[in-house]
Amino acid sequence: MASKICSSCFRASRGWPRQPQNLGFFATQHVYHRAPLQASYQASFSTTASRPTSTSLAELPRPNRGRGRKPLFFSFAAIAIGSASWYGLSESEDDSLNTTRFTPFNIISKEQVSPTAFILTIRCPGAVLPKNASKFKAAWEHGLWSVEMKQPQLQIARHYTPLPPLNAGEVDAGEVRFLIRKMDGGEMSNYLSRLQVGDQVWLRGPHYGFDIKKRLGDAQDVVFVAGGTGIAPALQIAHKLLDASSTSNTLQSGKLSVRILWANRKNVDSLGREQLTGRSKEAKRGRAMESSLTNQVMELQRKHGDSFTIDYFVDDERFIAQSDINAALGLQAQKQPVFARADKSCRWHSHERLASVSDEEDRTQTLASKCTCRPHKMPEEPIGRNLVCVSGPDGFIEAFAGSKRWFGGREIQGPVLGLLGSMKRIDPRMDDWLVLKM
Ligand SMILES: Cc1cc2nc3c(=O)[nH]c(=O)nc-3n(C[C@H](O)[C@H](O)[C@H](O)COP(=O)(O)OP(=O)(O)OC[C@H]3O[C@@H](n4cnc5c(N)ncnc54)[C@H](O)[C@@H]3O)c2cc1C
Repeated sequence: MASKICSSCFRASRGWPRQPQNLGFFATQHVYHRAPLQASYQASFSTTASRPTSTSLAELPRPNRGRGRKPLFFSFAAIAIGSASWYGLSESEDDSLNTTRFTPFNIISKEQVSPTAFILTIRCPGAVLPKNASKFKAAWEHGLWSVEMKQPQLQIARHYTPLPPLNAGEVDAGEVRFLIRKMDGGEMSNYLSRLQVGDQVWLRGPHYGFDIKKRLGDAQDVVFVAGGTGIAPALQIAHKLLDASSTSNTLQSGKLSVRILWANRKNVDSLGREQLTGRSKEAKRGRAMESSLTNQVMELQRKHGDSFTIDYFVDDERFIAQSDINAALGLQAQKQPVFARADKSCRWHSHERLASVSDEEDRTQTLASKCTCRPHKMPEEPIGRNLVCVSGPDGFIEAFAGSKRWFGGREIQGPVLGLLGSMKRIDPRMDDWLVLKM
């Protein structure tokens, strides 16, 4: 197993069996291809079958028009209403952000942060502001979340991950920011890149990700291995654990820490690098612009000091190596596993159970399922797991943690393979770390 993997890690991974039609392209580009996990429009895929590269609106459930004979008027009405909601264009009862239909938001700012990446800030129309603001608050309270955006002409949709708010006022104003990379030939990202301030985007969601606090339990450390725009979920977690923990009680008695290893193909995409680490000789070759994301990263570090760190990696200089991950996990220093052995059936802390869950399930299971790691007579050992999260394009995730799988119509985590998998096989201290693929 190669111990170094670049952010274009497809070169180091074992190819793209799930996307055979894209093989040539994927040798050089990053792209995520995770379809959302909504049973209503999900086909059933085996673990080896290729999966859809996008959410096609054509796959969405059609209104049931019935099979019996109906008066002409009702048929027309049904078709009109059905078509309108099909395209997500109808005046719905609830026009705020929701998981079943797309609702319009206005673009209020567009910030180009590198030659290929930009930050879109969108705001909901005034009439539905209070409802949207409360939905955004709930999503930020959960921590990890994304929304789908649609391309109305092609009727396709893709997931995008909101960047944490810069201040509380942003959430109250119904605003959300997204870091988006324009992919060569990418349908959705090119469409978004052409939109301007004043245009509308159509959103559906929120789609919740893992419940990070539940999975941490008594543990305190989160390490993110992030590729490209995979920085967004890493910042969401930093926001949830560090910003929120200063205002509310946390499960953790000690100090929470979020450490990010951020890989980019080019230095111009390494936002905040120069400001945080000083200008390196290499960095002079393509300096990243100052941006709201740069300021956000600097602010996190200013506020949280050692609890928040980012290490930058640029393909031209060097790739993330096993030694970098060892250092981030503190494996050199730590002698023994510190956490109680997880009960194999515990849905929050068992490595075995994690392989078969989807990230969206955590939301529905939060109340239903309790941690089962502590048998009655066990001494008071800490219970939980530190987290290694791998976020970014499919090939990036595959190289570090193995690919996700499709099973029974759901995208599940699948076994931990890749670089982290090989580390797990040889080092028992890795038992303290749950690997989450995002
Ligand atoms: C949970 C989640 C969160 C995400 N968050 C973000 C985010 O915050 N920011 C962000 O930028 N992205 C994010 N993504 C990725 C995003 O959803 C899209 O995958 C990405 O924007 C590319 O979509 P696209 O429609 O532009 O590209 P696509 O049209 O899907 O194409 C992708 C690439 O593949 C190439 N391609 C397509 N078909 C073929 C073919 N047949 N042969 C060869 N090449 C082909 C295209 O040229 C293109 O470059 C996220 C993904 C997920 C799953």
